[in-house]
Amino acid sequence: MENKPAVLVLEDGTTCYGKAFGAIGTTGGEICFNTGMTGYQEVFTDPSYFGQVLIMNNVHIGNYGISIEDVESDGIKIKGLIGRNLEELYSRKKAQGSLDEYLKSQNIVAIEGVDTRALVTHIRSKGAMNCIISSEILDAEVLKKKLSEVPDMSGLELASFVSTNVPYELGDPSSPVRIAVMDYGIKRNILNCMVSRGAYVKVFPAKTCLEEVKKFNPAGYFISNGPGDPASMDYAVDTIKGILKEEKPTFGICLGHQLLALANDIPTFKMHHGHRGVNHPVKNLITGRCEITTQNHGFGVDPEAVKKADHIEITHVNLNDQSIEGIRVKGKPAFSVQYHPESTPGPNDSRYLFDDFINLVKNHK
Ligand SMILES: NC(=O)CC[C@H](N)C(=O)O
Repeated sequence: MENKPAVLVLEDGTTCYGKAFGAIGTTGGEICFNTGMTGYQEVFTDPSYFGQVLIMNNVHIGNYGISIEDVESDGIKIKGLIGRNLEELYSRKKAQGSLDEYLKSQNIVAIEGVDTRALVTHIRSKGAMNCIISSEILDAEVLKKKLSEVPDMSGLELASFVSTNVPYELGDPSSPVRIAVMDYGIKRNILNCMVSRGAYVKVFPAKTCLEEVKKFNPAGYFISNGPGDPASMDYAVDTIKGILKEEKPTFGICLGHQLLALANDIPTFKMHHGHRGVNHPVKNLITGRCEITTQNHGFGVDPEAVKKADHIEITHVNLNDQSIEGIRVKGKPAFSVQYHPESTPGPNDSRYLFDDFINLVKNHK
């Protein structure tokens, strides 16, 4: 069956024509790209991508189908998908369906047959911008008008849209390693990484007040990853300032890292085009070892402000661009990383951070 035509229009007017894939419709968001060769389902269901239209750099996407085990949340979180060859045919024993059916069932619009190498090169030189995809409106001029209604990622609060509505608990209730998780869009494997190390976790909606969280009697706090601009999340920064006063082990990942920085008066900034992939080299400055990491972020922690801050120690740096990848708050048991040690998808080099966190909670007096 020949797919219907589809159009992609970027904020700077760049227009690409391709074929419709997934749901028929129109969708817009910030365009970004992921360089990972595998793990597309984990990426599509990562709540940190909420509000973004994703280009998968790898040419073949969909070729191993979809499995219910490979999700990082309750469904697809990307706003739209752009690919070179999005495959309807798949082969993998445990697959339950095709990428096309999966996107259709969740009403996600995609376009394929696009020259993704040219598009990624364009974004790498021009920087992050919004885009719109449509398989129902093929007039680029009409789409340009609709594109102006897509909100700018800078200043956008999105975490409360993907956070849990009700608290829930996981793990063994008799465990003394009680972790309160602030859910700003958490990936499931982060929770698995804590529970499989013996933690009992309680996951709280993003806007839960600290007094409520403290009723759980946590031995440690976790600040999750999530979508949007961290600088728009005053409510979370206030909560984290309160958490830091508790002097209990605290660990933040990605958005959680940015929020920990903000709670320590270190500003964040919008990056030129972000880091998204599974092969970013990071140096651990404490051990001197290099880790190959999974990344997904479009904002970062201001390197100059961190370097000047007497109360913050830099623990990890990115070996590609020297950006700040990890910090520790001096005199407090609080640390965070910009990358994703739960690594779904990705290499497992950084899982030791969960061991460090759980040990910190166990040994904290
Ligand atoms: N993975 C994340 O937590 C992303 C954090 C933030 N939304 C960013 O894009 O930088």
